[in-house]
Formats: sequence, C-alpha cells, structure tokens
Amino acid sequence: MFSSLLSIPLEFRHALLIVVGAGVTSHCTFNRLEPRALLHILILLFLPPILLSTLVLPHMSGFFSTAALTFGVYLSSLVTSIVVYRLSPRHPLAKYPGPLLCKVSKLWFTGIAMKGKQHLYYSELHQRFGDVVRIGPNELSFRNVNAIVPMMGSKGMPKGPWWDGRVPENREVRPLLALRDPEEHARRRRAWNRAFSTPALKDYEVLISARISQLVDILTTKAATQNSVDLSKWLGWLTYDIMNDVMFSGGGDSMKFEDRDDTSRLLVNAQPMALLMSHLPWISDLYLWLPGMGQGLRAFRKYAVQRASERKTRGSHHKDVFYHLIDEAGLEPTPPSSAQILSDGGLAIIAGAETTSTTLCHIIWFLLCNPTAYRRLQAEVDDQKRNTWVPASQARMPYLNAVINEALRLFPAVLSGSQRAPLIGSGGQTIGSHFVPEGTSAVVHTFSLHHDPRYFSPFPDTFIPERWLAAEEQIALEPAIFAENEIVHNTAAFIPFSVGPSNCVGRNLAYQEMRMVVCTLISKFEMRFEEGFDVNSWEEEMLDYFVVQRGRLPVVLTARPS
Ligand code: HEM
Repeated sequence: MFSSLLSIPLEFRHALLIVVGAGVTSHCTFNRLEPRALLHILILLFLPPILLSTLVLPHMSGFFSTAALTFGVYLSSLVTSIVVYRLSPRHPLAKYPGPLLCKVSKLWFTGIAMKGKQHLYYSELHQRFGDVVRIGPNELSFRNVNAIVPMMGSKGMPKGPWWDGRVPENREVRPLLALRDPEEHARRRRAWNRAFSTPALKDYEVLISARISQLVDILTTKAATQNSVDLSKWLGWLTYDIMNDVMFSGGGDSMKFEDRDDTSRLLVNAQPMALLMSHLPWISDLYLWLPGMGQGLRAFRKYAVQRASERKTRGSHHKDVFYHLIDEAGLEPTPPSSAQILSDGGLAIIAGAETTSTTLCHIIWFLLCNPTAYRRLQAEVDDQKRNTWVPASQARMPYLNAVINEALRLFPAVLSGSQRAPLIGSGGQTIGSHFVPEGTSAVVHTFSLHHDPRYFSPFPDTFIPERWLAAEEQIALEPAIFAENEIVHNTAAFIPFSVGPSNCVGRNLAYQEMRMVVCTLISKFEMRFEEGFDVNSWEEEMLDYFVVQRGRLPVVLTARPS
C-alpha cells in the first residue's frame, strides 16, 4: 500500500532497512516520551510493524510470513537499539557500576526479586560494586549514610515510579504511602500526624493493653494443653486485631476466631503480585485489564476497603485513627473524599500490622537464639515489674529498647527501603557526589546499610543489643567485645522507619506496641524453641516482598509464677 501510494517499487533490502529504522525510531520515542501505560507501549510495539509489513508483502508469498518477518526485524532492531543505548557511554547512568543484565533490563532484577531474596541480592551487589550500584537500566541503589538526607530528607526526592505500579486500582486517589506529589503528600499527611500525636497514642494504650491481655489468656490455655504454639501466627493475629481497634474501633477478631477471615493468607498471597507490579509498573495495566490476575491482591484490597467502609457506616464512640482521617473535628479546609479515606484505611492494615508482627517475631527469635540477652531482658522486666504495664516507663528501659533496636537493625521490617525519584521538571537531584538524573530512580538499601561495618562495629551481622547501651554498661556486660575492639555505632545509619517527610508515621505506635508485647511475654512466660526446630529456617524462610513474608516460629511456653 505504501509503495503503491508512493508509486516507488521498493527493493526488498530497502523495505527491510525502513523496518530497522522504524525500530530505532520507536526506541527514541520510548526514550523521549517514556510511555508507562500498557496501551501506549502496545501501540508502539505493534502498529509500526503492521503498517510496514505492506512494504515487505510484495516480496513475500504469504501474509503471515510477511507479518512475522517484519515484526521480527522491527523488534530485533528495537531491542538492539535499547540494549546498545543502555550499555553505551551516552546513557545518563553509564558511569555507575552494576551487573550487565541489570543495566540491560529490569526483568533480570525482578526475576530475582520474585524469589523473595532481593535484600540479599542488593547486599551482594553492594559488596561487589561498592556504595552506588546500577540495579536497573534507570535505577540506582545507595549504601552510604551520606545519601540518606539528600535522598529522603525535607529537600530530598519524592516517591518513585515503583509506587505507580503498586497501587493500580488507586492511581487517581492513592494511599498516603504511594503519593508521589510532595505537596499533596504534605497536605494528606497532616491528618495522619494528628492521628499519631502523643495524646492520640495515649488513647490507644488501653486498646493495645486489652488485646495483649486477650493474647496472654489464650496462650496460657494453650501452654497448658499444647506442646508448642506458632508465635508467628499469634503475633500476626494480635497486631491485626490491634490495628483494627486503633484504626477502625474494632471489626477484627483474628485471635478469637483464629483468623476466620483468612486475612493473613490473603495478605501473604497478595505480596508477590504487588512486588512484581512495583518493579515493572506497566504490568499493573495488565492486572487492571485481566480480572483473573493477582487474585490474592484483589481479595486483600477488597478486605481492607470493607473494613474502612464498615467503620464509616458504623461510626465510633472514641477517637480512632479513622476519626482523624475523615476529619470529624473539621480541622481541614476541604473534607477528604470517600475514595481517599477508603484508600488510606486499607494502607494502615498493611503498613501497621505486618511490619510490627514481623519485628516482634524477629525479637523473640533473636532472644531465644541468645539466652544471655534473654536473661538480661527478663531481669530488667522483672525489676521494673510494678511499672511494666506503663508504656512511659517501658520507653526508659534501656535493655528492652536495645533489644528492639538491634532486631530492627539486623532485620528491618522493610528490608529494601522505599524508592525515590527526582521531582518531575527538576532535572535531577544531587546525592552527595552523585547525580541522579530525572527519569531515573534510586533507593537507600536499608538492609545493606544496617549491616555495614563502617556504621556498626564490631560484628555488624551479630545480635548484640549491648551496642545500644551506654559505654560503661557495655564494658561491664561484654568486656571481651567492647573493651577490646574499636566501637562504631552510627545511629544516623539506622533507618528502619525511613527518614524525612515521608517517614513512618506509625513509628511511635509501633515502638509502644512492641515494648508492651515484649514486656508482657517475657514477664508471663518462659519461652524456648520447640524441640527439633531448625533455628536457621527462620532466616531462610524470610522473604522480602517489600512486606516481609515469614515462616513458622514454634515456641514452647511455660507460665511463670506471677
Ligand atoms: C516495626 C514497625 C514498622 C516499621 C519498621 C515501619 C516502617 C515503615 C517504612 C520503612 C515506611 C516507608 C517510609 C518511606 O517511604 O520512606 C513506612 C511508612 C508508613 N508507615 Fe510504617 N512501619 C512500622 C509500623 C507502622 C505502624 C504501626 C503504622 C500505623 C498505622 C504505620 C504506618 C505507616 C504509614 C501510614 C506510612 C506511610 C507514611 C507516608 O508515606 O507519609 N507503620 N513505615
């Protein structure tokens, strides 16, 4: 058609050359316009070869073979052009080291991430390539304390494209965590800050206490009748119930009915899909188009929105987080939309419950692997017993806080950090001596930073709660470690709750909850691993899908005399 239109009978090789040129041109278009919508990508992929096949058709015998040849030539030249550009010195991230396959395509890193061990891969890459590694064609990972503030501080970068993929249903009205526009984020964050202010936290204390008492009653019965209990399950259900109470004034009773709603399974099944769409945002369009895809994620999102809708209809007698989010006090100039409230309601369950229960499990696991630390903590708890149930006094228990921080250091609940990207229109952002150009993204890799001997020494990979104590205490308790080694303890490199305007708004609630739970369990029970439990399985089964997935934690509980 083209040739007849132009009335120029093209030679076969010239027709193919035009197809090759179209492939290269398409790459330039991809590069310039950066289409993320799947529809646009599909148009760029399929429309040019379909049109150009008319140039090739006069030289071939059948339509299908012509289409296949044209598409093959077009795609090969497009892919070759992309690969050559991504590996060329002209690429904006050319000077950064990294594995060849990471530079060529994000598919390589995503493939590794889907096995649940991305935190170890990041770590391995930093060991091989240094503090700044190119982990994708347009993505960098940093392992340096000096990158934290420039990247995540008040003058840092907003959230990156990872968050476009993670919340496909909520692209228009995103949950707070996924907001990429800093102004909108700051506006929406105000209600969250009020919900986690000191007076608000005081209101939640009684709700947390009631749930912990319920757990103790259940565990006391179980301890008398069962050999062991899986604390991984029970702590998960506990934090769900607490989060439902704090967030929605009830509505969850996972402990009572041993997870009748199957919420934990919903969440577990949802995570790989959410991670896949985060790394490859264009897949989220497929997810929207194909109702059969990502069933686990859909079911969990439905559950979370249901919880928020129920609370909206039911109302509440006390000030829960929802009270602040729907602005019942009327403090905001414009009331929040329903979509915004439902979207944020769902976020809290994931952000607040799983992170806290995973950290609680890590704490128990570390304590049971380290009997000396267990005994020291138990002594401190027993000593404080008359104040133990007062969160304000728990905040001043040095060994308790040291244990919690050391667990958060070694296994931060968000192992691989939260992606950032330069503000659109800014041109890019300088991170120390490095420049992150617009169109690329970056992350500070929390797990690598927390295990870096430049920031935590000696023995950065070992559980040593004493590193968080005062110097004289350290030497008194562990002279062999602290009197004979050079001590490095750089708390600026400790970022389990992230840093800056988008840091974890629930940080103080999480600490409060963890202190209360750990004090109670240590005070009420003697704990040991179930006979035959392979302690290494805990770490092996820990999977980094952004929200950590964890295995069993079978513990034998014996009630302590009160
Ligand atoms: C041990 C427990 C917890 C850990 C380690 C943790 C960690 C984090 C991290 C790393 C972020 C990402 C911040 C960023 O993008 O830079 C975050 C965000 C967030 N967390 Fe937590 N979190 C915990 C508990 C909680 C709790 C109990 C809540 C209560 C609802 C909560 C609510 C949130 C919210 C709403 C955000 C989004 C903040 C924003 O974008 O402004 N988190 N958390």
